[in-house]
Amino acid sequence: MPEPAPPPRYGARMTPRAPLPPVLLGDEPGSFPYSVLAERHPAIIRQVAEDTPYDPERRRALDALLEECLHGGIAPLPADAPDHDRWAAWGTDEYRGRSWFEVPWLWSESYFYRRLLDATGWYGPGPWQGVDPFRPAKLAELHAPETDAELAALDRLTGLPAGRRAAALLHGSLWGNRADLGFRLSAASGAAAGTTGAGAPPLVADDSERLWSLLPPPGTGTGTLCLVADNAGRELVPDLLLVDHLLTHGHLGRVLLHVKPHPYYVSDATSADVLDAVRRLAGATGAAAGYGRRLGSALADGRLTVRVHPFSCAPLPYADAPEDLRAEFAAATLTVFKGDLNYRRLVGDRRWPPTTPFADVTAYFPGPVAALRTLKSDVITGLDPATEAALDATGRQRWRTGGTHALIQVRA
Ligand SMILES: O=P(O)(O)OC[C@H]1O[C@](O)(CO)[C@@H](O)[C@@H]1O
Repeated sequence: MPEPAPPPRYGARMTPRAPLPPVLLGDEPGSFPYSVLAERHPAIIRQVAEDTPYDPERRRALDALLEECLHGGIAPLPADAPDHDRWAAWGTDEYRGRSWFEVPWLWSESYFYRRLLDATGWYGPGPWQGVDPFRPAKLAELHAPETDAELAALDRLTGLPAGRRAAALLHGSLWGNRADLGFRLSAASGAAAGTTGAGAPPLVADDSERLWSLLPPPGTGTGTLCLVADNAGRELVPDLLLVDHLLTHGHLGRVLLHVKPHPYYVSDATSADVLDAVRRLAGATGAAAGYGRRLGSALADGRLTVRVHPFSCAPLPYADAPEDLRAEFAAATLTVFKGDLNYRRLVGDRRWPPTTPFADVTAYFPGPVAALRTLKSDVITGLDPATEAALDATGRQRWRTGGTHALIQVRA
C-alpha cells in the first residue's frame, strides 16, 4: 500500500473556537497521563514478558524499551521498518530525543505500542514475526466464564420485541467498552472502577434516540454503517451482536468494521480477533451460535467488511485523517466510534471545558457521527452544566477515568 501523504498535525481542521485548549501531555506527576506513562506502560512490558517465553534477544529489547520510556529520549523506528517514513511524518522526526513525558500524551502512548511491537519482533524477520504479544491475554478473556455467562444471557433476549432487543444490544456494546485489558492492569493496582457516586447518572450523555433516528427503519436495508471498533473479546463480541441485529433486521445493507492493522493498546481488535470472536459465537450454544453463523455469512458475502487502515493506529486526532478515510466516513449513513481512545481522537486529546458542545468539536467530521464510550481518560465534551455539577459534587475526579460512567453522543 502506498504511503499516505503526511497529515496536517493535531487537528488543523478543527475550528470550533480559537485558540484551542491545550493538548494533554504526560509531564505532570500525579496526573492520569503521567501515571499511564510511568506505571501502566512498565506494567504492560512486564506482563508481555511474562505471558510469552520470548528469547533473550527479545527480552533485552523489552528491557531497553522500558529504560528508554522512563529515562531516555524518544528513538526513531529502525531505518528499515516498513512504516518508518509514515512515523517520521507522524512525529518521530519532530520528537526524536525528547522525553516521552514531554510530547503529546496521545502521541507517546501510541508510539509506545508501536515500539513494543518492534521489541517483541512482530515485524520480523524471525520466529516472532506476526506473533501478537497480547494474544494470551485476549484469548484468556474470550474464553473466560464471564464470557460464557454473557453469551448465555442472549437466550433471554430472543423473546423480546426487536426494538427492546436493539436497545439492549446497544447498551451491551456501550458497556462492553469497560472490558479493556490495558485498563484492568491499572484498575487492579487500586484504581478499580467502583460506584458511580451519589446523584451522578452512569450515562452522562444519552443521544441514543438520535442515534436510532439516523439509522434507516427496519426492513429497508440500504444504509452503510462504519463501526470504528475498539477492544477485542468482551467488547468486540457485543459490538458484533449489534452489527448482526442491524443487518438481520434490515436497518443496514452493509457494515464496514474498522479494526487495527496490528496489535495495539493491549486489547484493541485486529482482524484475527474478529475471526476469533465470530468463531467463539458460532461455537457457543443457544442463541449465540445463531449470531455467530449469521456473522460468518455476512463476512463471506461482504455485508460485513473488515477494514484495516493505517490511520487507525495513528498518534493523531481524526481531524487529521487522510482523504481516503474521510471519503469513506463521508459516504456512510453513520460512523460509530467505540471506546475511550477513539473518543480522544475524535474530539481531540485536549483540556476541553466539559460543556463544550460535542457538535462543535466534531464539526470537521465529514458525515453523521456517534461516540459510544465509557470514560477512562480526562477528555470530555458535550456535558450539560447540571450533569457536570452532579459529577463534580461526587468530590473526586474519578468519574473521568474510572470507567464507571459512559456516554452516547451523536452529531447528525
Ligand atoms: O480501550 P479504550 O476504551 O480505548 O481505552 C483505552 C484507554 O486507556 C488508556 O490507555 C488509559 O486510560 C487511555 O489512554 C485510552 O484512552
